[in-house]
Amino acid sequence: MTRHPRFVVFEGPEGAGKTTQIARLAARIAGEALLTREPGGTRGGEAVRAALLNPDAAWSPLAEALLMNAARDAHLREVVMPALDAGKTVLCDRFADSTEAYQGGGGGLPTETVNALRRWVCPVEPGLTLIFDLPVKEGLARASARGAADRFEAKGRAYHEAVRGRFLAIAQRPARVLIDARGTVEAVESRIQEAVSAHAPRLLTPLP
Ligand SMILES: Nc1ncnc2c1ncn2[C@@H]1O[C@H](COP(=O)(O)OP(=O)(O)O)[C@@H](O)[C@H]1O
Ligand SMILES: Cc1cn([C@H]2C[C@H](O)[C@@H](COP(=O)(O)OP(=O)(O)O)O2)c(=O)[nH]c1=O
Repeated sequence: MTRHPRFVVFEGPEGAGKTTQIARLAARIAGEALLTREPGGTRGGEAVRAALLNPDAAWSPLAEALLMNAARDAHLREVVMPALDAGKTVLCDRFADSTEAYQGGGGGLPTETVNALRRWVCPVEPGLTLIFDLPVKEGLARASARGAADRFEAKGRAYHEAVRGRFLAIAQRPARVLIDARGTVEAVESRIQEAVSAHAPRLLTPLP
């Protein structure tokens, strides 16, 4: 397993502010930054994303993990690895920790299955993963203010508590930093800048 120092991932539950904050961090990155997301980031991956989020579909946790990883394989080969090879910093909204938290923690898929898929699909791992945390109720309220619930947002409170619990456990591992996602956009932004300055200072444009 190889961690790439210019591969930075934002993780955490729905409505935590990942999409808002990834754009703000991009403005502080030295050199060229590529913003991308999972599931998605390629034509095929976006088609898989639409199938996965469709509230009328009934995918099992195993089928979800297979589809997430099919999209991830395309994303890594078509987008992430070429960008890293070209010297860019890649900022990715969700990655393989989401599969462990949702399909493993929320869906009950065995950890061996989640890990085996990860090993098969990911030749590169993020150098830094920022894991956002906030109470489930707050995250779902923020997400629902955005519009109609997708298939994951519509899952029950217990599912989302299990997802949060698994993210908190993952945040203890190497190359992860837990970010308190409560408070204003500016407060969360300054926590992220602190974390990136501490763990990956070379990615940032020096302050004047
Ligand atoms: N710190 C914050 N406080 C309140 N609302 C926020 C905050 N950050 C983001 N939001 C809002 O909450 C919603 C979800 O944010 P978003 O960045 O899309 O989260 P995510 O990508 O984690 O689902 C959006 O409507 C966004 O404007
Ligand atoms: C990448 C990934 C996402 N997901 C789920 C989490 C989200 O509910 C959904 C789509 O992600 P996204 O739209 O990024 O979520 P958010 O509401 O936080 O902006 O896909 C998984 O279940 N497993 C995975 O491996």
